[in-house]
Amino acid sequence: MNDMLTIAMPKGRIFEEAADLLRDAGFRLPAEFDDSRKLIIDVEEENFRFILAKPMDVPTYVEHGVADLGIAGKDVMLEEERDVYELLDLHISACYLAVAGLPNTELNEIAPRIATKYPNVAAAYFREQGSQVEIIKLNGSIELAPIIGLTDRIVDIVSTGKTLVENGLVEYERIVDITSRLIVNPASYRLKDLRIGELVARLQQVVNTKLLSK
Ligand SMILES: Nc1ncnc2c1ncn2[C@@H]1O[C@H](COP(=O)(O)OP(=O)(O)OP(=O)(O)O)[C@@H](O)[C@H]1O
Ligand SMILES: O=P(O)(O)OC[C@H]1O[C@H](OP(=O)(O)OP(=O)(O)O)[C@H](O)[C@@H]1O
Repeated sequence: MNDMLTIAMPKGRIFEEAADLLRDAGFRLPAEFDDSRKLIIDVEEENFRFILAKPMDVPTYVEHGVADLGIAGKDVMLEEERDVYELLDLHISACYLAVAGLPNTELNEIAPRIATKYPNVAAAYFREQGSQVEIIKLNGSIELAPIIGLTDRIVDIVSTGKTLVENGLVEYERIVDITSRLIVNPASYRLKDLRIGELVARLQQVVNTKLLSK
């Protein structure tokens, strides 16, 4: 029952909300957890091993089974399409993916260019729309692309909308709502079902309580 669980945690903005959720579910995480530079943190009291990974890499560790579980944004899940199961919508780090660009510009030229950190999601979206586009992959500061004339549009995360506004861009289409998910390696799910089932039940309860109090 008390098998060790290895959990891939995304460094960056999801981390804090995910750690709070685990603490709210009664798991004792040491203070060192929050500001350590260590990439692997063992929490003996809970028999957890945490791997601190780049958000986009979390499903890779879980697919390969070096992590049993992971926390990843739905954006990352859609982009990476890894062979993992999604167990729970944690309802944290809410945002959405959208098409944005300079105001009052038409997309009527042949193969307009789209900058994004999500080339697979963007390509699938425009394919479904029947539009032929050229995707240019960037790794951050995507909003720069239309301003300096690299692309006609971007596909990027919007949360408050502040980055778009401050850079003089407008949203054209909303593609999909995003929240973070608890994911599991399929073999771990079979082998460690009791322990994982208990963790999911505790997290589900915290998520439900939070949703009800909103
Ligand atoms: N502005 C935002 N507000 C809320 N959630 C966001 C926002 N931007 C991204 N997210 C969510 O948080 C996840 C992690 O975002 P974060 O910015 O920490 O990672 P990243 O951009 O991949 O990091 P890095 O800069 O290290 O490449 C995203 O995959 C998405 O689900
Ligand atoms: O709608 P907002 O609340 O302004 O948030 C959206 C911004 O947040 C993310 O960028 P991030 O801060 O991760 O920086 P990046 O450009 O390095 O991806 C995203 O790529 C947008 O640029």
